[in-house]
Amino acid sequence: MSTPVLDVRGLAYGYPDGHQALFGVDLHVHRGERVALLGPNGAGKTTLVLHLNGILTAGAGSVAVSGLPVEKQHLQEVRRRVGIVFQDPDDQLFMGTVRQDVAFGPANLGVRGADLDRRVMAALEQVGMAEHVDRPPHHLSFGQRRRVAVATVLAMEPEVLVLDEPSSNLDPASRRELADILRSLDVTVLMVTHDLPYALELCPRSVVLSGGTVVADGSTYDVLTDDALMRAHRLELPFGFDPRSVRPGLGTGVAPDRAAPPRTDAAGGLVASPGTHTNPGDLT
Ligand SMILES: Nc1ncnc2c1ncn2[C@@H]1O[C@H](COP(=O)(O)OP(=O)(O)OP(=O)(O)O)[C@@H](O)[C@H]1O
Repeated sequence: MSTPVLDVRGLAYGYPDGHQALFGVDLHVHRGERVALLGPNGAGKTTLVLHLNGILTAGAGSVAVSGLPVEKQHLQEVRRRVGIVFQDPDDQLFMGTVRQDVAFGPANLGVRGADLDRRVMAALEQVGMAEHVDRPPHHLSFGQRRRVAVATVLAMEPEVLVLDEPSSNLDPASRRELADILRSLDVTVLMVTHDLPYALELCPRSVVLSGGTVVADGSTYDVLTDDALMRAHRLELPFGFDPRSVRPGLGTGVAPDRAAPPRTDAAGGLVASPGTHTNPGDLT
């Protein structure tokens, strides 16, 4: 099998105050996958994400991006390969215009002139924000700022796009439009979310982190319909939302009635299931 874009092995991490947040996490994401990272508050999702581009460094275990170890001497290239879109777009937008914000990352990598302009406009077009290129980010709506934050990362031409709660604080139309944008991108996606319908809509595969360990890794449909798993790890679907009533096969890669039963670990959690390395969201 090809080298995973994200290859996390045995990752353990304790914060300086002694709090152990991750206990031997394994996560392998292949090119073109869209994977949701689910789990209750305090599960360790953010801690894991912060290891993917070296903001935190592994206490034990290893993290590699397309074969490149996430280590101090490789951080510039790792950060080009892994683009993180944080939950609050204002953490990523700090320049006078949208153009300057989107150009900031590639310019730091030495991209100049027409190539830089091309990257900026291509990234803004991907998120439907090209017409706002000369506006100050603080004049944009929250949903528009989130799209520009995605563009700042796309302009780096990353191999993997990591999104922290991409649907939070968006109105239903903006939420749907962002889903359409994310689905249209030709990039590997890891999405941290508490929005389980969004995970089902966008990500064929879900990994559940709980108490600093991976407790399930399988098709999103299988995860969300495993009532015992959901209860055990405080995952709740919105009132009235039934994944079984969603278009068959969406988020699974295979129609549910054709899917083999998911594999489970000793504690009964899903560990793998078929159809996890495809993007059946593209079926829509
Ligand atoms: N800077 C820190 N110092 C000490 N402990 C921390 C720090 N940041 C997070 N933690 C602890 O590490 C654990 C994992 O936190 P983390 O933020 O990774 O969880 P999460 O899954 O992202 O949660 P949420 O869904 O609430 O965002 C929690 O118990 C948290 O209290």
